[in-house]
Amino acid sequence: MSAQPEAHLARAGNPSIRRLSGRIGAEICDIDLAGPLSDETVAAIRSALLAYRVIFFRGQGHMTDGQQEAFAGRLGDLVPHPTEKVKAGTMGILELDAAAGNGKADVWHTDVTFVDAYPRYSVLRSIVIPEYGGDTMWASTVAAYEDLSPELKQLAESLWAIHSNKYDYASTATNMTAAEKAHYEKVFASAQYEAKHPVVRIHPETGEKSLVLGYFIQRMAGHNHVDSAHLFNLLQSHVIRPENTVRWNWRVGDVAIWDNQATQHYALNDYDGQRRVMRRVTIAGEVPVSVDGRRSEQLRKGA
Ligand SMILES: O=C(O)CCC(=O)C(=O)O
Ligand SMILES: [Fe+2]
Repeated sequence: MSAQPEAHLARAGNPSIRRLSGRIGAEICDIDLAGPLSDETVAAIRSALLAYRVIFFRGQGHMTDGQQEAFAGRLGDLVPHPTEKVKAGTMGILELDAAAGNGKADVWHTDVTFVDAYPRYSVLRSIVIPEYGGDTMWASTVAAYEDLSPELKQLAESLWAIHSNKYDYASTATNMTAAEKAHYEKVFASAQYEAKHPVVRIHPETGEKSLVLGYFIQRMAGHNHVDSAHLFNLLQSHVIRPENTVRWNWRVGDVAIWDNQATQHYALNDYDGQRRVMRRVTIAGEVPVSVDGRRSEQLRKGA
């Protein structure tokens, strides 16, 4: 990892940075994300994001929806979710509320990979946190690629996958309640999106290679469902190796920002139906490019 984030942070008036694990994750202290932020501070946040892939800020409980959007807007253009409703009175906040049936994300995924230019960053703020449980985990898909043997790297680089919001929830590990199924069918998958991505993409900012997998994948292009599942599990198992992950225990008012081009995440559903509410904004991304320069394609868009 480069020494750049520390240099940037020093120029930004020395907010401190605390790494959380060897391959992913850092906490940045002493920044008020709701306040006016200098260009140096924003540059420091960006370089920490590229170096550590997910960064955390405690103590931002005073932040309003508008301030969350204004802060996220410093990182790029906000992009609303293609099917979920924007929270009333906001430009692009998605409220994730387990009780409303849309808060569960207990599968490993990268956000919105069923569109070609899926988001570059996500900014997530905790509003209500259960007394216990409800942590979130992130995994580095760059470290996962780097873990592969030369033969598996070559295999991964040759594969493309079809991602869809109409995933087969009956076959995933998650158990949906009736409310969650209703929300899933009426809202989340109300219009079908399908995108074809290379399994290995080149990171547009760092040039690193990363695996593009996660639970929106329906199948590997050109392979039947059985082979697709084997290929998916083989590569996905490298993403979620414990060494490639970091786990965050939320307090109210925390903010997490992740590089959605280099990570997957998983919200643990172990809080026994207690209330848990989060608010997320996403920032527009670029169409992925494969190792041989081909771009992802949108196969289906909302019909
Ligand atoms: O609720 C969480 O911790 C994460 C939910 C999620 O997948 C997201 O915000 O993209
Ligand atoms: Fe997510």
